[in-house]
Amino acid sequence: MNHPIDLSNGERLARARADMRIGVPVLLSHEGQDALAVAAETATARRLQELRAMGEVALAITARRAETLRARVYDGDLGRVRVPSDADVTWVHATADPAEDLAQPMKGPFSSLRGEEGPAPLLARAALRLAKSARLLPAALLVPHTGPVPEGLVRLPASLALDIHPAPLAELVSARVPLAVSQAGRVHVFRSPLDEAEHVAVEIGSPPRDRPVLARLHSACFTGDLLGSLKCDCGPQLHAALARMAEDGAGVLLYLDQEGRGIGLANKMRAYSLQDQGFDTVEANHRLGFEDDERDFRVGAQMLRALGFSAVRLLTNNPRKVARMEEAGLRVTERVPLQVGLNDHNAAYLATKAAKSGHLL
Ligand SMILES: Nc1nc2c(ncn2[C@@H]2O[C@H](COP(=O)(O)OP(=O)(O)OP(=O)(O)O)[C@@H](O)[C@H]2O)c(=O)[nH]1
Ligand SMILES: [Zn+2]
Repeated sequence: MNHPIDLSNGERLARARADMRIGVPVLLSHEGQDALAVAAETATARRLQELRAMGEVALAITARRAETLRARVYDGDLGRVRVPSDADVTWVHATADPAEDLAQPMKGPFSSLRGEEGPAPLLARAALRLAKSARLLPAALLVPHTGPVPEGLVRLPASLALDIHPAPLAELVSARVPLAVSQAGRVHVFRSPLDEAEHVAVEIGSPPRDRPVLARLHSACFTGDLLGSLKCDCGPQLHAALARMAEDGAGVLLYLDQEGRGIGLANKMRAYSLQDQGFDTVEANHRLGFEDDERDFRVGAQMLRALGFSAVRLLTNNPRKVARMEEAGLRVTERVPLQVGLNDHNAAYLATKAAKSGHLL
């Protein structure tokens, strides 16, 4: 007998994200129409050939990317260009990735798909959202699909990809870790079964759970935190926050797996390469097809609550973090400024954050 295993919506979404990441097609569906979607970045020559055998392949990109490429846009924030029959996978990668514009300037002219009736634009938009949530460039190959679900592939309603919530987190393990700033350190690791991210809470001392805790939500910055990069202020902020908690005798620092404001290290480096061409931190994110800030701070609120806290004194210059905590039901009794690490290399970056992202100076 055949006993089917029924995947939940969350499991389907997690599968789809993982498949995108490794270049396996995802079958997206909406109102009876299906399309196979493959992230442009992880597409291979063989995969492109397989898709071509099924029909006309389109490359979905953001309208902003389309504008740079001088390709017509008929679907608002979304551009869909035909993949020419003689284009190889290098064309796909170079069309998707603005960081390669200088190296490969001639890719056009482009022929865009018109804003046809029906679900095609919505399927394309869902594919871009899925690619983003897999921390890939928002660009995807799509080909219409009819008939049964190809063996081994996951079929996902497009609406699920268009409305992604942070997966529920649980504490996995904690252990004592004496730190240079305080011997009373404890590291808690959080994970979700539906996500590859691992978030960490560093607890200093024994903060009482019934009082507002001195807390910091620190988004991972490999370059700043580990390498001492001068392009941002992350490293000095990380160390100053821990020192401040040690001084106060108690606190909790959440080290969130949200590299590059949620776009991942590879995309952050793509943004840096655009910054080397003269774009600021916000413009660079936009040109890649991302919002200025792709982080979901509900992750931090979940962790604080799981640790037993309901009120915080938040170490930050970012008013959005305060607002997001309050929206998530945590009381922010005080915003504690954290201004450290200004240097010649990051002065413009910090000024842009103040001007465009509302950071307080
Ligand atoms: N995409 C992108 N991410 C960056 C850039 N520079 C730093 N980051 C990331 O930004 C995050 C840190 O966020 P910040 O905006 O510096 O500070 P904040 O956390 O919003 O606010 P504070 O609490 O005041 O520090 C980390 O994940 C860094 O990796 C950049 O130029 N582009
Ligand atoms: Zn940084």
